[in-house]
Amino acid sequence: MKFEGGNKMDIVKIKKFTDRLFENVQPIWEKNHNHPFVQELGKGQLDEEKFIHYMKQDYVYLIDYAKLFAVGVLKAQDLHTMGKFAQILDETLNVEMELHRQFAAEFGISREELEATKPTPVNLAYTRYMLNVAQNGSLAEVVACLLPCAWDYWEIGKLLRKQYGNQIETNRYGKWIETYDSETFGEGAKWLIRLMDELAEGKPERELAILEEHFQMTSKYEYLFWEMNYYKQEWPI
Ligand SMILES: Cc1ncc(C[n+]2csc(CCO)c2C)c(N)n1
Repeated sequence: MKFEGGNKMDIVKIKKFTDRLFENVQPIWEKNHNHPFVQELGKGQLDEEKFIHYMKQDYVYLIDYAKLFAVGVLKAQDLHTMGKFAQILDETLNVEMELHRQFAAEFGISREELEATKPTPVNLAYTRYMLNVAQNGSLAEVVACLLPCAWDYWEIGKLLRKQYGNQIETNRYGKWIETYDSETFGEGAKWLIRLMDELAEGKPERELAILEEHFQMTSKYEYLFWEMNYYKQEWPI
């Protein structure tokens, strides 16, 4: 941890590692928050075909992403951390993916069709990047990879609620905002943030820089994911 502030009488403000991550990632997250996919979803104006593309791609993304929490269980050094990872794994499979199954049913897409979705190049690159770190990296590296997904979605949920909360009842994607803005997801994100700070404590700058590289990289993949769905990108061949 780094201490900031001047003389003895000042209240010492402790700068956490995640404060640094948050500050440095702003240019990328701002682009995510202003992405037409996110903004149109917030207003309920997003084209249905684009939303369906997203639901299908995100469903298979989450199958791989959930495995990272299982790797968290594997690499954790204490029972409490194991239990929290197991809880978030359960929430991903049974709360978050249930949202996708419900939306899919509304749009006439079966569970089988959702599961049979072939990941696009961006989707595959994103999940393979994280799964590679899961195989070869430390627990801190795994958390650095999966943190932007949980944290930025929570930021997006809060932002859309603030921007468009007054029209949530009539927004056909309102349930999406409610899910990511919910206590459940907020608590999960906050726990991962605290864990990241604990794991980063006492690490040399050389290792912190690697963690930040993963954090920035998966934040960029988040951007590519919005872009891929907005333009309904598929394999060109
Ligand atoms: C591309 C993509 N990135 C992030 C999320 C959001 N998300 C994934 S797991 C998790 C935490 C617990 O389930 C959250 C919030 C998503 N759905 N799709």
